[in-house]
Amino acid sequence: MATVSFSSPASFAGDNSGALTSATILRFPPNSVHAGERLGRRIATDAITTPVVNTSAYWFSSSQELIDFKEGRHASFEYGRYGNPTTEALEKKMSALEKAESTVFVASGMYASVAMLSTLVPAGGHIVTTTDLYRKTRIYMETELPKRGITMTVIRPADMDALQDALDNNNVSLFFTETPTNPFLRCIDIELVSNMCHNKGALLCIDSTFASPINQKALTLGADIVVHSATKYIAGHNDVIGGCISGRDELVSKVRIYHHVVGGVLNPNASYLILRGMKTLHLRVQCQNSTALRMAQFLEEHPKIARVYYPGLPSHPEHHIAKSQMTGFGGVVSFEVDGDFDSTRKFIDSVKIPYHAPSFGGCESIIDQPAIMSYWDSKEQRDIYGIKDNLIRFSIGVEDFEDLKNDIVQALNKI
Ligand SMILES: O=C(O)CSc1nc(-c2cccc(Cl)c2)no1
Ligand SMILES: Cc1ncc(COP(=O)(O)O)c(C=O)c1O
Repeated sequence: MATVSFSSPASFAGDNSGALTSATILRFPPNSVHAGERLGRRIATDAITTPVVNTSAYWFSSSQELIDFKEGRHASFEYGRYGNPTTEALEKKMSALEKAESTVFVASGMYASVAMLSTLVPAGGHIVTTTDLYRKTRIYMETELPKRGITMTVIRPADMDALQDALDNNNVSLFFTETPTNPFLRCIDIELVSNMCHNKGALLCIDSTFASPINQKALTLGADIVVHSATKYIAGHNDVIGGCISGRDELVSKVRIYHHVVGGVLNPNASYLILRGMKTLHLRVQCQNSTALRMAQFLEEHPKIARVYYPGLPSHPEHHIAKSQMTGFGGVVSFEVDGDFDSTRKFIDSVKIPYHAPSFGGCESIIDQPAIMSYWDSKEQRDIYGIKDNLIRFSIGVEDFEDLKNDIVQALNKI
């Protein structure tokens, strides 16, 4: 067996460092750089939790092992941008939840949508999307896709005739929509639109962030790809940003190849936070479903509330669709105060429990006025997309319903 003289930092102080076999080096390197750590290979622990593997690269014991890795005979990772054991555990968990063949986890929900669009829509392609959409997603589509010659038809969420017309008159590569949508919580019939798209050779991608994988399994309803902002319900603690793309391996592997080059990598520490959050996802979402439905029902009866948008209410335009494809209606309730811009601001400034902040889906309730939070820079965009001055988005956390209701009542009494 090869022997190697191994000088450790200590030897520069005149200690004897002696010759050691490579086996000895692998087991007991005599210095601060390697001592105790060359056991890292397939380190097996009895820890209940998945370890955070903080590494940028993976090593190989020989060139043959590297060749075996390259040719798929030896399982490992090679480089941090191409994969990580902590993140792989997270991807397997999400695949199980979404009943997907494959999932790739990435740095944010926006990057997930961008990676999906960049991979699955060819240059010169045509996509369909909806009027109600997270604003940054729309901005990306409007500003970046044209640079690749990609054109777009925008339809109202319930306008299936417009979708069919777009499919009949364009070579549509992809229909991309949220369901429920941000911020009006409109619901798209996933099974129906998947059949419409597939009849014309188009893919269907659902951004299922507002549903979470607990309330809705878009792939089982016919979607080809589902994306999530893991920042929201999935991680669920307002402490990490992440995103994921799930679907059949034929498609996700294309996104993964793009991702390995472009590098919107999810840090393994973030992967751990999301893994940890997902362990209570079903408990948190069930609680949020229940509290949000009660809150929506309460708000709908309140004299100072003009309108409530919540898929769980019979008054919602797609309540029948939501009931058919969701097992719960989520924790976000959007509503319009019966007042103007300033009275809506005063209401927001009077609540005590919800944070006045962006984001949603976490343990802490969050409330915002999209006219300010998301659309402050453009009155024109507000008018185009119906973002009224008195619209509120209320992301209900896991607090007690009565506490939240009493807080909303006292704030409404202030206007
Ligand atoms: O990223 C932005 O431009 C705004 S951040 C943003 N917050 C929400 C949002 C959605 C539902 C409920 C709540 Cl309280 C907030 N949607 O986008
Ligand atoms: C429906 C939807 N998709 C995607 C995103 C973007 O996710 P992220 O903030 O993790 O990039 C958001 C952000 O609010 C969202 O509401």
